[in-house]
Amino acid sequence: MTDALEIRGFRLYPQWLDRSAQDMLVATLREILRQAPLYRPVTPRGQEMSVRMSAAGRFGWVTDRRGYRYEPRHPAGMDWPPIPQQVLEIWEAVTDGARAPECCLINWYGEGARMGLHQDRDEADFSCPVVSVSLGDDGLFRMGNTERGGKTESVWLRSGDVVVMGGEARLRHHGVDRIRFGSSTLLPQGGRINLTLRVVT
Ligand SMILES: O=C(O)CCC(=O)C(=O)O
Ligand SMILES: [Fe+2]
Repeated sequence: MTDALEIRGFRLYPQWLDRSAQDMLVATLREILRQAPLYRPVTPRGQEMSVRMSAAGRFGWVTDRRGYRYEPRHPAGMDWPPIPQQVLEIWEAVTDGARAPECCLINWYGEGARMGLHQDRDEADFSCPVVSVSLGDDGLFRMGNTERGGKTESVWLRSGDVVVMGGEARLRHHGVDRIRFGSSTLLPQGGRINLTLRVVT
């Protein structure tokens, strides 16, 4: 692990996970996704998202025609699997004394997938940070402002990087403009996985 970098209040820990820790986490995620498969969410306006999603924990974030919300079950009806211990340990190391996360959202970006600028604001307590873990291909992460519009800054997130969105960054807009498909050897078929840990209630 190298030193943390701070950009607009977003705290970036490059290479928090070494390759063997990344491999271990991918194996755990494969097991989770066998129990709670990736699905393609639809926005309230009826647009299919390019990212595929699943989750672990007491709640998963979902979107469909009825809106954005947290649900205790996968859209197909099963419980979300528990959040892996390895991920809880990251949370504990980078947040000080925050409540335990209740959701580990799993985003899977295939070739061409992106995520538009947005705020994470479906949680009840904004004093708790959101922690993001990147695996696989590089993703161009854009960081903006709490209000819409204005200047933004971007950084390439690489496999093993951890970002803490807390304090002044907690409600800042952010998104992923594109991934460099095939840039990492972690996932044999290519693609990027991003985990976000959230306190929901
Ligand atoms: O993929 C990322 O790095 C960010 C994901 C994100 O912002 C979200 O799931 O809300
Ligand atoms: Fe987000």
